[in-house]
Amino acid sequence: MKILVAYYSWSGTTKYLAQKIHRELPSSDLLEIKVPANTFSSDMYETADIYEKQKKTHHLPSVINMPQNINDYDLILLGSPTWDWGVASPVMKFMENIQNFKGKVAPFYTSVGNSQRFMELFHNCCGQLQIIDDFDDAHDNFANWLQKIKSEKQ
Ligand SMILES: Cc1cc2nc3c(=O)[nH]c(=O)nc-3n(C[C@H](O)[C@H](O)[C@H](O)COP(=O)(O)O)c2cc1C
Repeated sequence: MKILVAYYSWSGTTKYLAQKIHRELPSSDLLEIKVPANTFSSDMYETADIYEKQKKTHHLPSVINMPQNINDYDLILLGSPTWDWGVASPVMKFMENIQNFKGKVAPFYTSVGNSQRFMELFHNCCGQLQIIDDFDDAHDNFANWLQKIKSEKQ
């Protein structure tokens, strides 16, 4: 089973978690989802405004480093910070770009604690993707989730 750990991180927390997951699954590939420079601000409130505008106008930022052959993977562990209760727009775009993906997607997400609506909003933007066990960094047990992911591998 080939696993991709793909994540977007604005300020490093989701990146840290993604690296931790990747260390636990050493044969996985690790991909930081990137958007063009200056898409967001270094200021959190400005970034929140930009994000709201992107959603309202349906202009999600392009992902500049999409994998060539997404169907080389059987499972994608897809990481996002929680933004406005939901999914960061680079991750929304990533999902839009992989609608032909035949494998499974397990979301993981970080927050400052207000993440209870994340999966509801995730399901609103994941299209045809097949979603399995999610991991909420603020509320779930990492070892339990990892065990579930590892059992997917068999
Ligand atoms: C634009 C923006 C919106 C956010 N909205 C939420 C939110 O709705 N709920 C929450 O708990 N945290 C929210 N946060 C905090 C981040 O989810 C949290 O700090 C996350 O761990 C950051 O991950 P990162 O360092 O990988 O970007 C928001 C942060 C930003 C920048």
